[in-house]
Amino acid sequence: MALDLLEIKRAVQIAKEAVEGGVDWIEAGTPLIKSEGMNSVRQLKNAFPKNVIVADMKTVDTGAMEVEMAAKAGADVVMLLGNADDSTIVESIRSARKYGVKVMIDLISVDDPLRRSKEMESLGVDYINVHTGIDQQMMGIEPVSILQNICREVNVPVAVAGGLDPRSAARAVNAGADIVIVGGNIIRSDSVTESARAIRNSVDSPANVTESERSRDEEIREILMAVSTPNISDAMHRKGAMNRIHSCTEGRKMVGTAVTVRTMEGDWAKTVEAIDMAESGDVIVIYSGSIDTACWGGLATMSCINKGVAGVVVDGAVRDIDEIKKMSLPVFAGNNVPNAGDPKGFGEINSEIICGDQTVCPGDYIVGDDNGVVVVPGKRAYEIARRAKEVEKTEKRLYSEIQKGGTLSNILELEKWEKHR
Ligand SMILES: O=C([C@H](O)CO)[C@H](O)[C@H](O)COP(=O)(O)O
Repeated sequence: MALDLLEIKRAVQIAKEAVEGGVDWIEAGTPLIKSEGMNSVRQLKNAFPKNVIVADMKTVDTGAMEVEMAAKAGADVVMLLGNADDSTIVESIRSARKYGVKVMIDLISVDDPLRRSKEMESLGVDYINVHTGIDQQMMGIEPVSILQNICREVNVPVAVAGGLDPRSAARAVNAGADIVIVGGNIIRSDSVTESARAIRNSVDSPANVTESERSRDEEIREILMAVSTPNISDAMHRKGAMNRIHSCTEGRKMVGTAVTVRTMEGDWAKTVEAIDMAESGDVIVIYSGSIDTACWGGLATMSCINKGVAGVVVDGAVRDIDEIKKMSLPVFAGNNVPNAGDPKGFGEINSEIICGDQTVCPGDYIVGDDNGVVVVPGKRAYEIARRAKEVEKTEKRLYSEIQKGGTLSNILELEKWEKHR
């Protein structure tokens, strides 16, 4: 298990819970080492003398010195980058032999992982790690597809890392992995022990794990449905949230792809015509130009339900809110009023619009909940969904630590990390 955290106290606690779930190797992740230095390795070895401690140094130069540092702090395995020069690898191995530790090579961002694996084997490394980094994972890159060839062609034990969950861990074992390294899906879980156990079971009995095929769109929708709009906004570096728009149908979550409408002053022709153009799973996003005259109401809402539309967002006013609340469609708007405009036919359907001060293009993913509405650009939807999931995992873990009696600032050692002190 990889401890990609910033605080050593939390890392030790999480490692304890993970070991209870069946984890046997414990990795001081690179962020932890950068934050706490070799002290993180030292404290992990003190707390877990019988477990293998991996120091994920991601060393790229001065290998002998970094291996010595990690070994003296208590590491059993030291991770170097495969992109390091051969001279660094060779010196690291010499140092590792001297201090009685093993060298693992991380193939993250290596151009030709198979060729480099063979080169590493011939230089005498102890382990190879087929790894896609956290940022790469968010772009849909995963490590298991390149694993099989490497496992076939080299004789040193092969580890695998990169966003593994119980399903992909089983796939990795089936592809020949000897060591499975898991970070986020254990350490950011609200129940570390159970998550570790689920991975352990998959690794021990990979044949019992079933696979299900999903399209990218289905995967995006499933993730966006599971996370909150604050998670998504955090994942977008606090961007994407619509201003002024709130839920008119509290408790209803909405995820769908945008069909956009620009109309004027309560003119409801285009807004209603858009319902016929929309497909199941779309969200109709309307800029109406008036918060005093409704361009949307109960009849339009019911029509949407018949078409399988996922929701409606109106930068403007809606009416019949009492009727709408009785129906199942999530509706978000800037205002509720009794009066509607006329169907004059001004405006456009499916052009780029501004809604709640955010640019919305047809096909963008629109997510709404009781916090408000966020726009996820279609081209980055998978990446943002994956990053939002990571935000959600971190928050769940923090909730569970606060439930045990902590406070947010002491758990995060907030003062230490203030920007201006
Ligand atoms: O090595 C890692 C990453 O580069 C940050 O240091 C992770 O420990 C490794 O990827 C495992 O974590 P997950 O990908 O979250 O499973």
